[in-house]
Amino acid sequence: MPERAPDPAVDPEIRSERAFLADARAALGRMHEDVVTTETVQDSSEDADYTFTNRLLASDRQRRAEALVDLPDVPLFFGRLDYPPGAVYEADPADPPSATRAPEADRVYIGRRHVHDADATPLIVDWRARISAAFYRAGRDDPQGVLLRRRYGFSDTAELTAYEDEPLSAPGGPAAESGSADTLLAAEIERPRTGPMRDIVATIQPEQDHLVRAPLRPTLCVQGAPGTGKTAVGLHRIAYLLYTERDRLRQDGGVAIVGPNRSFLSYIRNVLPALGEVGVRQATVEELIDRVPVRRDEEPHAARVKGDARMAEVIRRALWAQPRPLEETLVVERGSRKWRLHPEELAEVLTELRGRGIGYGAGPNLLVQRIAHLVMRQIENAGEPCDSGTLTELRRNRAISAAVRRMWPKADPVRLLLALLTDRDRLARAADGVLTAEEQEAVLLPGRPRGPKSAKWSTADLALIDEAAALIERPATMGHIVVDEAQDLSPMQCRAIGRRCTRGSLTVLGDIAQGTGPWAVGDWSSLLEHLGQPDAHVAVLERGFRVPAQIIDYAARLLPQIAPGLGAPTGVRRAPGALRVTEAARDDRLGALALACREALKGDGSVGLVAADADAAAIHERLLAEGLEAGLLGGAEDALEATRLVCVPAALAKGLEFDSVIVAEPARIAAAEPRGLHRLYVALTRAVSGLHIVHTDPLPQALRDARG
Ligand SMILES: Nc1ncnc2c1ncn2[C@@H]1O[C@H](COP(=O)(O)OP(=O)(O)OP(=O)(O)O)[C@@H](O)[C@H]1O
Repeated sequence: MPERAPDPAVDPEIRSERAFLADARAALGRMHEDVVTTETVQDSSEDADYTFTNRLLASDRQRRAEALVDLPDVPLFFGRLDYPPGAVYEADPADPPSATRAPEADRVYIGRRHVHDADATPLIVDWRARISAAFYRAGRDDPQGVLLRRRYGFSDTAELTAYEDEPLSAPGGPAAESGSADTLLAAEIERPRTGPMRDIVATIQPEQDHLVRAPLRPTLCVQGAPGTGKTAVGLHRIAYLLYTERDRLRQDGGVAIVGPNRSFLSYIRNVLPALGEVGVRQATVEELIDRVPVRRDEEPHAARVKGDARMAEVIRRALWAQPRPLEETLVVERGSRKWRLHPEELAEVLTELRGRGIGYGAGPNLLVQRIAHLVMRQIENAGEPCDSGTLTELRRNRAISAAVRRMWPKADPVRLLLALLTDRDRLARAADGVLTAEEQEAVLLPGRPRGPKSAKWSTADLALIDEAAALIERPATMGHIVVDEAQDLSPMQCRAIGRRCTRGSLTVLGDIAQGTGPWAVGDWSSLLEHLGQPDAHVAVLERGFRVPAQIIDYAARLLPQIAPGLGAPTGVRRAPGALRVTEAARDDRLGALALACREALKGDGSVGLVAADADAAAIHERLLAEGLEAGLLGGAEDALEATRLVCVPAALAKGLEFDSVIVAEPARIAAAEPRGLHRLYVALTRAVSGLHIVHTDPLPQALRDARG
């Protein structure tokens, strides 16, 4: 295979590529300088338009300047496509051959951002540009006009050290022997992990590229086995969409990625900035909809009911039970005269407004308007002069305002939920025929909170409050939201996310087999309905990049039990000795775990010890007592970076990965919750190089008699 690892100091090809890299770095430096020194529009008149324009220009300039910063440890380009001469650049006899326009081929260098020289001639093309797609998709069966694909190897300090050529078609002759991208891909995947997730821009695979570059609409849902690159696809897709649709997305409210918890968001936080995208909101679903602080874990049965979409109807009824007609006649005094509106007339207005599908919050204004009109008509019918001032005056009339306050009480979402979840009678009225008596009892708030501040709200309550808030006033929407680990969202959370995307679209990422929440589903259709995206395109990723085949095959033994409809995932690589199972003596479980950690630490990269939530803290203590430097996930935000060894409560393992993983006592993880086997499946699929299972209790049936 035409891979080369020559002595970089002497290989002329490497010397010339290094020289080109140096030129490109210098050109990027000039581009950065140009942006930084560009003046914004100046105007001394303090005209608001100018100030606004200036602010916009300044923030745009800052964003562009940030995107053009040359990060010393990030290679400027990672690949090259060679086309026949003249296929890309117009032949110009006056223009001498250059690195990009060599006599034998037009060369397109592909990198994380676009770089051009002083004449605006492109030196490096952004990986998101249309022409770059061939770098990820072209193959010998479909060369897309490409003669040769070159991939580069770099040292940790971004020094170009190697290249690998893959001839796709030979001009005028049979295709040359194909090389393979597998070596660089494997090297990239197996590079020891330290710290947060990295971008995969140099090695995006064809099936991933099709999803990254899928159009903004329709909504895309990616079902993928562990380690197939769903998170990576979602992040690169954001960068791609911002490249192709930046203005539209900005006008529509921007872009966000929603992840399952803070540890996960901390893990992925560097990927988008490394791709030059710094303005993307990264939030948990709770952060997206928080109106009150969460101070309580919900009891599982209550969480189940509160997450159910039926709660939307209960809340709708509770809110819309508030507008009531007056029982007495409304008397409006104007000068010496009195005008009367009878209860039936007022009731009619109320019914008409309720039937119009307006937001609750718009009601009072519209009601004032209607009542003022009715009174004005009476005045006109009595032959008194009226003009536009009359209507304005009536709209401010105290009697009318007081009547409207009683007919259409102001609603506050938090107070509404507090009243609904603390008052059995009120709840019974709103939930009649929707929730059983037992379910109604389950959703009541604990204690006797006196006000919204003293109530102990849970995560599940947040989605209910958000539902009420949205009935009162529609929330601000966003241009695009990427939702990761979506299989765990409750229907009520889905509704909360979906209503923030009514004009935009979503990218929904997840794995049915990793569903651990009480609402986990067997397929994506109902979840997509709750997100308001029933017509989403569902794509499947099956090739696992993270987990060696031995480990994924082992974990997949759980699939017939936990996700019978799903096909078994495949691992793209095997790693000898990747799987170990140790049965420890009952009185030495913690000692055996400490020993497993010491052994794992002899290798490179990160080590994660995943244990049942209830056991993680005690194991962490023991590791510290044994003199091991270990962090505990869930406390400090930088726990994943502070130490090589981290204890991970199983509930926080989702989406993470470590070079070596030790899973403590699988049976306890499985027994800890109703969907414990799904949780165990997550824990078993976090390893890049090695998985060591340490147990004293018998393993779950499907995992018995297995050795790596
Ligand atoms: N094309 C690729 N090139 C290099 N690395 C890749 C590629 N695709 C995925 N990876 C790596 O594989 C690992 C798993 O990717 P990722 O976390 O995106 O998978 P996932 O499908 O979201 O997994 P999970 O379901 O377990 O959360 C990451 O380290 C990622 O960088």
